Amino acid sequence: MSETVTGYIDHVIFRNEDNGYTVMVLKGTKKEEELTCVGSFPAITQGASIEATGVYIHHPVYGKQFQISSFTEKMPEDTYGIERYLGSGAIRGIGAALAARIVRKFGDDTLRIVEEEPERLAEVKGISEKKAREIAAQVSEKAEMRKVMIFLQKYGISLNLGAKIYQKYKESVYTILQENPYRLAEDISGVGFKIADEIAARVGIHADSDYRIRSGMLYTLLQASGEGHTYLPREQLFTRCARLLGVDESYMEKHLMDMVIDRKLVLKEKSGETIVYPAQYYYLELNTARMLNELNIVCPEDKELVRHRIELIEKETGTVLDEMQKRAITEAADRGLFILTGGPGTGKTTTINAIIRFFEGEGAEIRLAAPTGRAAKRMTETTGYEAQTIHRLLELNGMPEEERDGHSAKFERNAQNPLEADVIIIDEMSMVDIHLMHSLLLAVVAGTRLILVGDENQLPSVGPGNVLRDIIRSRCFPVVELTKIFRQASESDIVVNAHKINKGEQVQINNKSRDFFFLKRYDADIIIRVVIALIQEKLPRYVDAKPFEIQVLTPMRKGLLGVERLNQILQRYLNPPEDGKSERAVGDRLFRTGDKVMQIRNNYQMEWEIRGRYGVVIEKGVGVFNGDTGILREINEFAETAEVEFEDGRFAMYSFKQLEELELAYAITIHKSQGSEYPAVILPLLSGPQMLLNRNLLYTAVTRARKCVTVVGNEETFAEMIRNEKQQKRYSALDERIRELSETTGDNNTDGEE
Ligand SMILES: Nc1ncnc2c1ncn2[C@@H]1O[C@H](COP(=O)(O)OP(=O)(O)OP(=O)(O)O)[C@@H](O)[C@H]1O
Repeated sequence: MSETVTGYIDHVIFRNEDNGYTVMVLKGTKKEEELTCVGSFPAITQGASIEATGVYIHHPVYGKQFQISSFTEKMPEDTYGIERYLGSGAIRGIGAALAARIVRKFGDDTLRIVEEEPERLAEVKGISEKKAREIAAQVSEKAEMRKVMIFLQKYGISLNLGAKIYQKYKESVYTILQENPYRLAEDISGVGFKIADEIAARVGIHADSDYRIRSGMLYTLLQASGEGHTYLPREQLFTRCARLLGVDESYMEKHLMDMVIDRKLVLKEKSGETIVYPAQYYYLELNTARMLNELNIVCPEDKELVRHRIELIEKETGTVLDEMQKRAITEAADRGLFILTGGPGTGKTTTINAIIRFFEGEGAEIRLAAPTGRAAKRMTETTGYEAQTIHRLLELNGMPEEERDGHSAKFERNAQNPLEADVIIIDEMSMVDIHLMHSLLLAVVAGTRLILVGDENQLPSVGPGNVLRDIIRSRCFPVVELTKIFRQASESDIVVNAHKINKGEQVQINNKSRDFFFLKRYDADIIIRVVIALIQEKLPRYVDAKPFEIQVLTPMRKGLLGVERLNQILQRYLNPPEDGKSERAVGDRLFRTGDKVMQIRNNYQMEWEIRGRYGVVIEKGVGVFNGDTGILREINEFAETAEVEFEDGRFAMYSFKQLEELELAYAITIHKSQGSEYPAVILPLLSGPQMLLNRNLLYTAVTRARKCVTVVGNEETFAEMIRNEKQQKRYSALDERIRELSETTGDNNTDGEE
């Protein structure tokens, strides 16, 4: 049963600044001398009087405690309270002694004096007039803030958010909330259209108000960017926005033009239809196009010399390079910007290695990078050359979100401080979204060669844009596409079948293969049983890997064979409860020590460290990214933290609140598997929404496996996926922006077809 207690905060025993989790001692409550309280609070002031609601709980070690669910701060009512409040350290320049002197002088009248006649504080010894004014200003700001918070609480705004809102607007918060609460959605991270709209409804703003429609349009576009689009066709924007707001589409047109004039939106034509960009994405695409154009210079090398050097490389490596591979090296040598593409087993890695050798021979400084930790690790292994994530290449700093403009992370490497390298090679380009591409290009100056490598048939990036495909489709830059499957690769059914799938050809299922198996099963629970047996018994031996290295991939999140259910069941079998393993529930998920987990959003501030022997920290940094996987090593109930060791050896500490950013990873969606490779992949396939059972997804899933693919399920579903060419349309127009610019600059670089 929930109870209310009042008292003042005597002292804080423990506080985690990340999540606000606090253990503190409350005094002056009616029933108790001292009451230990726990809970998560955005801000607390030692000495403050509070009225708290919560429940009494019994902690096995610490005994009786009061678990606070909410509290309000109250102005102190008696002289003790006032003295404690002033002397708590909450007001700069006043310590306990000075507080006592003030209260001795003014008694019960102290707070009134501070508020109404602050100059009189100077009557107290040790307070100058200036200091008196400062004290008054601080006290009144705190009182004002309290008033605002109480006001905001009426609209269901949490203390945490309330504090942010107050910091931003101060007293003008009342006017803003009453006139245009949608400003909050633009100005304050953590407030989205939905919250603003709720406030607006409570304040009584009309459904067809100008602000609401404009904010709704921006929100619709923002949501679209969450789905990967950089723009929406006008009609679609109107339909979606009308649905969101519950108003007629006819309201939109006028606002559209106003917002174009206000530079919030940009209109362009594409294939005869009007498309609408949020301004930010238009400029991201435009600037990306411009910077790509700037890099696209010709720096011809002596043809004979290049030919000679390629021969040398062939001799040294004992490989006879194919014509297209040689052409790739020549183009890479001759051009400031070069793109290499091709499916699995077509010799991309072999070509990258030859390109590296070529430039090494010139004494060039070469940097390699890929969009994810896993991809970078693989690049390091296949090239024997240190590769890093693009984020690390660009030297990500941990600047908090609020201080960053838009979505892009802040990097130490940028236009003012570009990368000092002669050649930069980026692998797995299909995963690079428009934000990251833009940041990368900012840090590359003309004269540095940029080589982009990837398979355009992979799923596009999780983030907005379709960068690699658009760059290739613009036909403005030199591209070499490798299509031949080499002998060794052609012995692998994974490679051969992947190419078949990509072309829409059916794959023979006869289990004569050594690396591509199909187990026909037609019941979800039987399929799961087979999957578990494969992970626990068969596959680890077959591919020489640990059970955790074997990855289950599925197209969907929901359903009998969706990620969520699979994870619950796989966790039970692969990491069952045991003495000594702690657990923590987060929403409807349960984490247990030893679980395989994955980070599901980019967190640019999350700190990590790499430890050497005896746990000595040898490297520190920030940033944990969508798709990073690891093992949950420890759950600390008292500190409310959980430690994860990522695959590349980084350790990161999550507060319990941040556990929302983690998911179990025994099974993951195919989308999340992009750019990763696993020794063995298991694909349970039974049925699901058409949209998710398509060729593109199957292709990505199959190409994730290094040694073995096992499909468990219905062969008809598998065949249907190969037939289903319909993939979700992605609205991006970087190709148009590139073409537009190269036309205006009269740059007639073609796509390398000489
Ligand atoms: N010119 C060549 N002559 C003979 N074999 C080659 C040649 N180029 C590549 N190969 C072989 O073909 C196989 C696939 O090549 P590579 O690993 O470079 O392709 P890839 O496109 O990077 O493949 P994936 O994307 O699957 O990693 C390798 O076994 C490689 O040794």
